[in-house]
Amino acid sequence: MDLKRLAAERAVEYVKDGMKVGLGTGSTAYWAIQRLGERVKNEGLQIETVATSQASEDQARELGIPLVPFSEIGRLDITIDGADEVDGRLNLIKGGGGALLREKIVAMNSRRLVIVVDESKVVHTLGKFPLPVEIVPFACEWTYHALDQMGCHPAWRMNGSEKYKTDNGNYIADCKLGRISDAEALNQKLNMIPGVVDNGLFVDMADTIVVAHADGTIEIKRK
Ligand SMILES: O=C(CO)[C@H](O)[C@H](O)COP(=O)(O)O
Repeated sequence: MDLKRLAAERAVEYVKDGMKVGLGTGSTAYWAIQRLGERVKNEGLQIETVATSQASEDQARELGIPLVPFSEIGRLDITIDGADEVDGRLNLIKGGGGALLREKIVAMNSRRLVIVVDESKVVHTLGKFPLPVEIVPFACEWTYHALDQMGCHPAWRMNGSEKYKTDNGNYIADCKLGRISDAEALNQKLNMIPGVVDNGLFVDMADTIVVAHADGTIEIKRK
């Protein structure tokens, strides 16, 4: 079985009747949303949800999963999302799918953040995966230059010949850092740059990591 699917379906077991649920983004979160859709349809699972991207919102709507406006839902019980890297302290790099800002906002407003990954995402030290930094279009070259000056080795994420645009209308610079020795310090430093909206470091945010291993076993890591 697809390891992403295995991890995602296991995490959906944490969702109970009456919960308010944040829907993640990406090819692993996709399977969590699919499974939630099945449970809503087959078990009559009663949930209210918000999505972290237009793609996940469209998927949920198609499956008949109840979506509620952010202004009405209040604090979430649980969010299930993927990640690009997870370290031993459960810190994350996210944003490979470009939804880092919405994902961070939704995660911050969830009692519990459950991350679903296959074992290839588990690392000793974050940073091999290029760190996405979301940047407002205004004077974006200056913001990019500031990242370059910091030694972040940025590269614009592209969509063909155009800069990739997030659901928020912003750009992403993927930073090839190699090794992030202090994720918390870097997170703060990056977000201090005017023009940076946020970055893909999720420090001390995940409560549970569901890891699917190649032999089909599931490992649950908790804070
Ligand atoms: O952060 C994300 C999207 O912004 C994704 O959760 C992350 O990129 C993992 O993606 P996938 O499950 O497709 O490997």
